[in-house]
Amino acid sequence: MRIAVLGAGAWGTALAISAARRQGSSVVLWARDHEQAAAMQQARENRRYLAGLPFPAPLQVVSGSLGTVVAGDQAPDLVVIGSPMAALRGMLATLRDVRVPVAWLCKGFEAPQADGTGGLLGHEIRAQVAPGLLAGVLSGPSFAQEVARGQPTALVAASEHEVVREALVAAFHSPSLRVYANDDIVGVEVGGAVKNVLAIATGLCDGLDLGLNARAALVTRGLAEMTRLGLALGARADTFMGLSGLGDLVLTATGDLSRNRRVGQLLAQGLSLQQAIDSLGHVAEGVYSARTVVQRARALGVEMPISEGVVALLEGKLAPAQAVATLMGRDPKVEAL
Ligand SMILES: NC(=O)c1ccc[n+]([C@@H]2O[C@H](COP(=O)([O-])OP(=O)(O)OC[C@H]3O[C@@H](n4cnc5c(N)ncnc54)[C@H](O)[C@@H]3O)[C@@H](O)[C@H]2O)c1
Ligand SMILES: O=P(O)(O)OC[C@H](O)CO
Repeated sequence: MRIAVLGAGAWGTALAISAARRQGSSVVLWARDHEQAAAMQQARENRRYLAGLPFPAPLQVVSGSLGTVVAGDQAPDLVVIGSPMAALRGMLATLRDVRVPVAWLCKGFEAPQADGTGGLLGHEIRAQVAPGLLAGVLSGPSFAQEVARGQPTALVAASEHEVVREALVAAFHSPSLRVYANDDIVGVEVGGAVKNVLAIATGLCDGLDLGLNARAALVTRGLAEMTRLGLALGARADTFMGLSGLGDLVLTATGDLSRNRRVGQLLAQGLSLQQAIDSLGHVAEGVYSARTVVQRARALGVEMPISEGVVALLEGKLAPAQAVATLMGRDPKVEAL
C-alpha cells in the first residue's frame, strides 16, 4: 500500500515510521520546509521532532508541490494530513479533488477566522471546503514517541465512509498498533478536541499539587462535560467511553508526555501563556481550541465549567488558584451528565 503523510511534525513522522515498518508498504513523508526534508532524508531520522528513531527503508522524505505528491504514476492509495488544526482548512482545500481516501490526524476545533467563520471540527471544515472528498480522522490515545518506538497502542479510525475506515486500518493496523473503526466521527472529533482543554486543567491541578483526588474529579467531570457537548453536536454517547473519549482523556490528562498537560503545569509555576507555548517546541492544540469549545457549548446551552475555567486562565482573567476556587465554589448538584 502506498501512503502519503503530509506534515513531518512529531505525529506525522511517528505514523509514517509505523506504517513503513509494515510488509509491502511504501510511505512518502512530505515536509513543507525543503531544508528540513533534505536533512531528514539524509539523516534517516527526524532530529527536530523525534530524535533517535530511525526511518525504515520504505520511508522517503520529500518536499515541494503537494499536487505532485498526491498525483502521478506513484500516486498514494491513502493521504494522511499530519499538520496542526490551524493548517487543516488549507490542506483540505488543496486536496479537494483527490479521489483516494484522505484522513487528518489533528485534534481540535479550528480557531475562529478573521472573517467571522471558522471554529469548526475537521469534518465540518471538510464539508465546507471539500464536500466530495472521502475523508475521516485517525485519533485516540497515542504519544508520538511511543508509536515511533513500536510500543503497543490502540487508535480509532473514524469516518462516515467505510472505504476510509478500511483504508486506515489497512495502512496502520499492525502487531503493535491496533486500529479500531468507528462511524461516529462527530464523537471521535469532540473527544480529541476537548481532552486537550481538560489536560490543561489537570496539568494545572498537578502543578499546584492539589492531589490525586482532585485530578480524578477533573477527569470524571471533564468526561461528563465532553460527553454533553458531543451529544448536543450529534455524537453517540458510547463513543465517549471509547479510545477517543475516556482513553485519550486519561492518557493526556495524566501522561507526562502530553504538551497540553505541560501547559497547565507551566502556568501553575507562574509562566505566562506565551512563555509556556515557547518552551514546548510543539503545538498544544488545547490552547487554540479552548475558547471555541466554550463558545460552541454556550451556543448550544451546554454547561462546561472546567473548560470555562481553562479559558479564563488562558486569557489571564483568573490566576491559577482562583480558577480552582471558582470550580470548587460551584453550587452542589446531582451527579449526572
Ligand atoms: N504528538 C503527538 O503525540 C500527537 C498524537 C496524536 C495527535 N496529535 C495531533 O497531531 C497534530 C500535529 O501534532 P504534532 O505533534 O505532529 O505537532 P508538532 O508541533 O510536532 O509538529 C507540527 C508540524 O506541522 C507543521 N506545520 C505547522 N503549521 C503548518 C502549516 N500551516 N502547514 C503545514 N504544516 C504546518 C510544522 O512544521 C511541524 O512539522 C496536532 O493536532 C496534535 O494534536 C499529536
Ligand atoms: O501532547 P498532547 O497533549 O498534544 O497529546 C498528544 C496526543 O493527542 C495524545 O493522544
